[in-house]
Formats: sequence, structure tokens, C-alpha cells
Amino acid sequence: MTVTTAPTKTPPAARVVDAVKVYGSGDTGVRALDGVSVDFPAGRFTAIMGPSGSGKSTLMHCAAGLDTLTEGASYIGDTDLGSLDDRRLTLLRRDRVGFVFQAFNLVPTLTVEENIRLPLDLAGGRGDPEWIDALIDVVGLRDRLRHRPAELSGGQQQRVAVARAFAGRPDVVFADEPTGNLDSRSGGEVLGLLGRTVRRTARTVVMVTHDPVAAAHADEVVFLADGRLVDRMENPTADRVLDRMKAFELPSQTDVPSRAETPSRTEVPS
Ligand SMILES: Nc1ncnc2c1ncn2[C@@H]1O[C@H](COP(=O)(O)OP(=O)(O)OP(=O)(O)O)[C@@H](O)[C@H]1O
Repeated sequence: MTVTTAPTKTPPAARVVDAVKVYGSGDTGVRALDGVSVDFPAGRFTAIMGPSGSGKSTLMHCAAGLDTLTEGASYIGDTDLGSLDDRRLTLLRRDRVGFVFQAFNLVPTLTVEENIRLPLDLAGGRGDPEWIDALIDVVGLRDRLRHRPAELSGGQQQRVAVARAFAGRPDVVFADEPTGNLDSRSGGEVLGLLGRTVRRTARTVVMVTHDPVAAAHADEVVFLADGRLVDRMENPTADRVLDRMKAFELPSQTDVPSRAETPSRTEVPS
């Protein structure tokens, strides 16, 4: 099954074209991406789903310029990442891309406000004070600005990380399992926050997740299997996403069940 560009008029904030990623070489080489073409439309929240080992993180890392493709091309806006030397790539990641990781990655010695402003400070600018001010309200941390990360709950820390990711008004924010370290309530808050930020500020989020409940917060889900893009789903619900994931498992019942099956099993009608 070939699935390519989404039927949307919105120009992509990021995209990969005929992306191939091979780790290693020869008999031991792993083809983690096997000819993936996918757009991540601007102003939308897209989730990348698929069984364990299907290439989700590899796709995100190559789309974000954290790793390089073996063949094909990845773009942020109109910029071909393959055309950039290391220095320009570093600048692009700093100025045009935001990241949210599972492990929060806040600087423990800095306050909440300093953590949020860190990308701007590193870039040597003050950013847009009104934008930062609005962000602080969107993430609901105004009364915590002078606290340090250790004084916050996990969910609050991830909200700081979300604000930091958006601080420089990046073209696209990539989130890698952003709720992996959170309980379901805090995780739900962070996902709601990502969705609200996209809708209120017309920003773009691309999120890797193995959790159908998390994916249901996105506007659209793209599905990977064995390094290929196999489906896309608009306006997902957790049940529809889980059903789609189960379909991946059917041809190979003898396989070890993927992590994607486990988290929300109880939430799905039998
Ligand atoms: N640095 C690496 N060296 C060798 N093989 C790798 C490397 N990174 C990933 N792979 C392999 O590439 C394939 C895709 O991995 P990837 O981490 O992108 O999948 P994933 O869908 O994100 O998996 P998970 O849900 O388990 O995190 C897997 O077979 C994996 O073992």
C-alpha cells in the first residue's frame, strides 16, 4: 500500500521525500526507513504511530535534522536539510525547530522562567516578550516562574518543556513520547496543552507515540510499519487508532506483541 501526501492545501512545515535510513551495512544492516514520503502540514498536530521498531523515532530524528538520511530528502519549510553543513544545521535546529523529549531535559539550576527563555538566550536574543507572556499563560505556569524544576511535578516540568519548545516561535515542534514519564492525568494535560498551543497559535507539532490515547489528541495520525508509511487517519479517536494498530498485528500473530498494544487495552471495548 502506498500512502503519500495528505489531501490538504496547507503547506508542509516539515516533510520527508523517499526517505531511506539504513543503520549499519551488509548482512547486519537494518533498513529502518524504507522509502517514506510524508508531509507534516503547518498549523496541525500530527502523531506518528506504529509497532515497536517500525521506524517512528528514526523518522522523527531525520525529519528534525537530528540524524541524516541514507537516501531521500528531508525539509523544514523549503530548506533541504541535506544541503546544510553541520553549523547551519545546528542553527536551523536552534532557530526553527523545537523539541520535547520524554525526559523533560530541563536545566535543574535554572528557574522555570529561565528554562523557558533558554533557547532565546542561547540565540542571543530576547524573543517576542508578548509571545512568551502568552505562552506562560497557555501552559499555566505563571505562579511557578521562580521555582526550579525539582520543585515541580512531572506534569508541570513537561509543561515547562513545552513552553520552552515553543519559545522561539519555531516552524515545527517535534515531541518524542512526551507523556512517557507521566501518569495518565498529567499526560492528558500535556497532550491537551500541545493541542491547544497548535490551535491557538497556529504552530505545528509532530509527535511520536505508541499510545492510541495520546495519538487521539492529534489532528491526524500517520502509521508506520516496517519502515514504511502505511496509513493516515484524520480526526482520530483512541479506539479507531487501536483498531488500526491491531490490524498490523493480524498477519503475524506469532510476533511478540508490540508496546503499542499494551497501554490502552483496558479502554477498548471488547
Ligand atoms: N542507532 C541504531 N543502530 C542500529 N539500528 C537501529 C538504530 N536505531 C534504530 N535502529 C533500528 O531501526 C529500526 C527502527 O527503530 P526506531 O527506533 O526508529 O523504531 P520505533 O518505531 O521508534 O520503535 P520503538 O517504538 O520501540 O521506540 C529498529 O529495527 C531498530 O532496532
